[in-house]
This record gives sequence, structure tokens and C-alpha cells, in this order.
Amino acid sequence: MNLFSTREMPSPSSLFSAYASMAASIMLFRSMANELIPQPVRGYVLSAIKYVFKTHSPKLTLVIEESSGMSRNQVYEAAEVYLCTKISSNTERIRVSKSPKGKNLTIRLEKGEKLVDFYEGIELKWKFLCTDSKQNNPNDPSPRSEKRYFELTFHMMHKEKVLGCYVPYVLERADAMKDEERVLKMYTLNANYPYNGIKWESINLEHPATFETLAMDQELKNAVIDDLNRFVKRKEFYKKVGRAWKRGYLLYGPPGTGKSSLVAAMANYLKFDVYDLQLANVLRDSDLRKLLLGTANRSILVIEDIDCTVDLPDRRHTDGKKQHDVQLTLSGLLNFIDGLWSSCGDERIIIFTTNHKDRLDPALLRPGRMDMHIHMSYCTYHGFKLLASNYLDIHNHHHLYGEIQDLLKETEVTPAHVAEELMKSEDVDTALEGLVKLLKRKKLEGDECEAEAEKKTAAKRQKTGNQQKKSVRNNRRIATKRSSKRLSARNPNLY
Ligand SMILES: Nc1ncnc2c1ncn2[C@@H]1O[C@H](COP(=O)(O)OP(=O)(O)OP(=O)(O)O)[C@@H](O)[C@H]1O
Ligand SMILES: [Mg+2]
Repeated sequence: MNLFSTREMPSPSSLFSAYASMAASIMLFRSMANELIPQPVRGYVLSAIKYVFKTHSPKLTLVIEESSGMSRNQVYEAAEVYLCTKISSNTERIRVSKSPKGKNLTIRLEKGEKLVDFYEGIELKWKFLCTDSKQNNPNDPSPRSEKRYFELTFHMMHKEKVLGCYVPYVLERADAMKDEERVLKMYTLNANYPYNGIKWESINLEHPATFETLAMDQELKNAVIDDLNRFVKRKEFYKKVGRAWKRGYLLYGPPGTGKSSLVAAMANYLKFDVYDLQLANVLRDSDLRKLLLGTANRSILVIEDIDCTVDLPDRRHTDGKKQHDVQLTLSGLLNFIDGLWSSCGDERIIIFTTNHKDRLDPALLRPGRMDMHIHMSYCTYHGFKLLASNYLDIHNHHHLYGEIQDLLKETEVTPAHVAEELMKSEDVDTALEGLVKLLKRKKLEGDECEAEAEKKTAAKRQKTGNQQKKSVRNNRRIATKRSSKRLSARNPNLY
């Protein structure tokens, strides 16, 4: 795709030598002019010469138009975004807007505005221009009459550097800035399905969870972040080894340990949209395929509570047998995820969550299916300190910390429960005292449960013991009976 058109394109070396010889001639002419030309006309003559010199200066101008053919010009779009960070005190007019769903103000150059950027010592002059195409060509049939473009001017000798490094840098910076500004989307099934056909409906994903706010084992958190970083960087690697560019995560743990929060943290970290696939609501394999094909690249597909959302019949049950009423099969899901879905898109992440890993179908747990199994566990002391600093702004030691640490070792309490307790008061002491009470109560419940369980086990043991004794007694009785029968058979006179 030709993204630029250029003006004045003679070779750099020929222009440079022309420039040098012209500069030398002007110097010579200036010294002669001082002697030969009278003072009043000297300035006029010199400025006329400068004008001629200027029109021949070895500058190159890239013209970056808004569209290239039928599609938008990516360099133009990138320049629009990038240049709003370069607006200086010399800029006189800028355009400001905000869309209803946008997070921040959008700032753009106004037509006719110029600005200067520097890249590795190279001076780059930008200018934003609009021309009325109807004025130039009254027969132009296009309804829009305004043609918008940027001009980027620099010294001809930097042509390679600008095209090879600076323009890619502008594209990259603009991508990063767009990512920062982007409002993430959360897609769910449309409300009128199945009457209206299946499709995704989106709302803004404004879940504030981030890796910083997530209470989880620090090593595990770092491992997840490293894994995500490696994944997004490895486009070429996946291509080289012939694998679809996708990554699967299985998040498991009790309710309230942060599985959904981790999904949101991943989405916020990568700036990926989230597709929340409620399997229980999908009736047929064909609908599932349609949904999966409707997901975009650079997105996260989440299937929550995989153990209980839907009773997916597995391959063994459907093979050769009558199809179930619900026509969605586990094989349909897994085949599609491994096959067509992942090979027709890029940078796909799929996440399954469950409260009961042990109840999952082995087909889901097979090596190679989910790349990383992440255990979200009950609140640890480290997790509690993070929550305390987030919820109560406590950054130093507190006299209740020791007690809380001991209690947390002996209780199973979820981060969700701890967080809820910390939210009950803005006063640090009151909130922490409330948490201590909660933990003590939980410990007591745990102890009681344990005692109850022990009692049950003891009773069971006793019952089994009694049964065993009874059966031993029975066995003995039978054995005695048999032996006396045998004896009486051998010596009938004795009995
Ligand atoms: N690890 C955590 N770190 C920080 N906050 C947490 C964590 N776990 C839970 N929370 C808090 O509890 C709320 C509920 O947690 P979340 O929905 O992520 O749990 P879950 O594991 O997905 O539960 P479920 O299994 O019921 O879906 C979150 O909105 C968050 O405020
Ligand atoms: Mg959840």
C-alpha cells in the first residue's frame, strides 16, 4: 500500500552537491555585492537570491493524506494522535472534542497549524492542511469536499531514517496512546436469543481491577504477568513453530477468591476486550461456532464456572448415540477452540474458571489444552496487607497485624470477605477490629466443624469397629459350627 506521496524526489547526493555549490556562490556573491552594489538596492538583491536559494533547498516533503484508496491511511491516523502530544506554546489553534463514551478529551491540530518535532537530532516540520476538493475539481462526484492531509518536511539527507525509523516510531507511539485511551468492551449474548438469532452485545468494561489491586500470591502474580508479556511478544515464534497464536488459562478456586477480578486485571493490563460466553444459554454447536467466529483479535474469551454452567455431554456420550436435547457438546466447544477459532484469529486468550477443578471433564485438563492452571486461594497475610493498603490506606505496621497474621494462618477466609469487612468503616482501628472479630468467628466455626467432623469420623470408626467385631464373632461361630459338623461326620458316635 502506498501510504505517502512525495514531492521533489531527486537523489540526495545530487541535491546535496547542488546545495553546497550554490551556498559557495552566494558567499562569493555577497562579498562582491558589498563592494559593487550600492547600499539601498543591496538588501533587495540579496533577499531575491535567498528566495531562489530557498526554493532549491534539498528538503523533502511527505504528503500524508487521510485516505489511501478506499481505506483509511494508517499513517495519517497515527499522525493525528501522535501530534497532539507535540502541541507547544507556538500552536495557536487546536480542536478539542469528547465522545460520550470516551474517557478523555480528544485534542487535534486545527487546519493550517504547524509544529516542529525532533527525532534523533533531526528537525521534522509538520503542517496540517485542508483543501476544498470541489474548488479544485468542481466535477468531483464525492460528497465530501474537504481533503485533509499532513505535510512532513525535513532535510533530504534524512530520508532513509525518517521513512525507516521515524514513521514506524510515530505509528507505534500512536498505537500505544490509542490503547491507553481505549475504552474496553465487554461482550455478552444478546438478550433476545434464540428468537432473534445469536450475536454479541457490548457494554463498556469498567472493572477497575488491576494486578496492583489483586491480592494473590506475589510469585504467581509475577508468573502470570510474565506469561502475558511473553505471549503478546511472540507473534513470530508462534508462526515459526506452527501454532495458533492463542493462550489458555484455567482459573480455579473457591468463590470470592478473585477469579473474575483476575480476568478483568488481565483485560486491563493487555487492553483486550472481553467476551463473556455464558455456555448455559447457548443451545447449539452451530450457534457456538457463530459466536466464536464473531470475536475479534486481541481479545479474551471467558467461560465462567465451566463445571456447572452446562452439563456438556462429552464425546463418548454423543458418539453413535442419539443426540441429547441440548445440542451443544463439549467436543464441539473444544474442537472449535483448538481448531478453526484459534487459527482464524490472532492474539486470542481463552480463560475457563471453576470452583471445582476436580469436577472438570478430563478433556479440558489434558496437557496442552490450558497452558496455565492458576489457583486462586484463600486470603494470606500478604494478600490482607495489600487489601489493607488499598482499602484503608495503611502503609505501615498496625498493632493488630500480628494477631491478624496468626488468625489468617488458621482460618479459611476469602479475599472478598476480608475486603467486605475492611469496607465497613473508614476508621482504621474499627475496620481492623471488625476483621479480627470475623476471623475469630471463622476460626471458631472452623474448629467446631473440625470437632464435628472428628466426632463423625470417630463414630464411624466405632461403628466399623463394632461391625468388624461382630463379623469376627460371626465368623468364629460359623467356623466352630463347621468344625463340629466335620468332627461329627468323622466320628458320629461321639455326638
Ligand atoms: N484476590 C482478590 N484481590 C482483591 N479483591 C478481591 C480478590 N478476590 C475477591 N476480591 C473482591 O471480591 C469481589 C468478588 O471477587 P470475584 O468476583 O473476583 O471472585 P470469584 O473468584 O470470581 O468468585 P466466583 O467464584 O463466585 O465467581 C471482587 O469484586 C473484589 O472486590
Ligand atoms: Mg467469578
